[in-house]
Amino acid sequence: MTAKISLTRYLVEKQRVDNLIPSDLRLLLEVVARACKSISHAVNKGALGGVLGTAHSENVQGEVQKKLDIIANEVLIEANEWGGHLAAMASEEMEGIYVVPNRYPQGEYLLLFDPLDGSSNIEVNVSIGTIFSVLKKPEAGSPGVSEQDFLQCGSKQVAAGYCIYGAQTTLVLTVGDGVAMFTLDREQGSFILTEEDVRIPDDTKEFAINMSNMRHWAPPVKRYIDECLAGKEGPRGKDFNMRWVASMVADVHRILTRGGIFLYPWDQREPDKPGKLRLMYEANPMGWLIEQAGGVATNGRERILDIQPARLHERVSVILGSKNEVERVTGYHAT
Ligand SMILES: O=P(O)(O)OC[C@H]1O[C@](O)(COP(=O)(O)O)[C@@H](O)[C@@H]1O
Ligand SMILES: [Mg+2]
Ligand SMILES: [Mg+2]
Repeated sequence: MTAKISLTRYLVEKQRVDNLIPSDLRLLLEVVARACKSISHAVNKGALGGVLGTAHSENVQGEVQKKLDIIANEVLIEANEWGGHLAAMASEEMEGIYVVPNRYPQGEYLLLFDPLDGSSNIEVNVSIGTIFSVLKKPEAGSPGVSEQDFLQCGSKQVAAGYCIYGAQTTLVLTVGDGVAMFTLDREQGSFILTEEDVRIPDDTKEFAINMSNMRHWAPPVKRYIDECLAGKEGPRGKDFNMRWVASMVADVHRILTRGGIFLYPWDQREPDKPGKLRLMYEANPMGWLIEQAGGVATNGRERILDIQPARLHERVSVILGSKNEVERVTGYHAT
């Protein structure tokens, strides 16, 4: 039974008792959590708050923005820009980096986020979320900050997590010593630790992939899914179940809760595009959480966290979840 302690106390213990995080990282994470709480309230209001529907604009990736994409982005920026912990931020919804204005104190951290993941699920009242990743500015103490400073491998992350706005609002976090989950207690207005040392089973009978793209997949992915679909009578000798929420946060949350494998692979429709998901603010934070819970995350060829990004909005093929299944598909890519 996990002790019912608040996120604030959990982070203070990580700082003072375990000596794992410095105080400015602790404070930064508290601000991110506060912003997520505020996004959660906006999501909950739904049609009553006038937050549903399209914003009639496009982001840098040419995707139509929803009102909530923009609201969540603004909430995260406004909450974080004046705290003194950050040098700059980057977001799915902004083309370039957002440098903390010099009227505010400057910090040493870089915050990246997908402010609203699963945008296509907003109006249909299905779980959505916010994904975040924290890096350290490479040359601490040096003046200024550039986009180049953000281009670090996922293995350099100092904190990562997501907040899922579903039946419950749950914040899931790692600072490199396992994964913890905090459920928002709306009466108290605080996140309470409800799960510690989250572990993903090595084996699973549940896969998550958008099956409508099947005819476009590369042979290793097609082989893996064909074998799962063949069930008991096939080479795997067991029946598989399938889930696809179309919100990465929700699919990853299920995998952290009960195991499974998630794939958003490269496909041949746009051969030059490595995948759909974004490396720096979707795959890296989720990949680290999965690894911290005992799972594996690859792009089919290499560990996601080892990929050296060349661009802020770089895309990547993603295979993550239960160790033995991810290793199996990754192995199929090598043959
Ligand atoms: O609609 P598709 O192609 O199945 O894509 C679903 C995927 O797209 C995403 O929604 C992309 O995230 P955004 O909503 O932040 O653009 C992932 O969360 C999800 O896994
Ligand atoms: Mg997303
Ligand atoms: Mg998004």
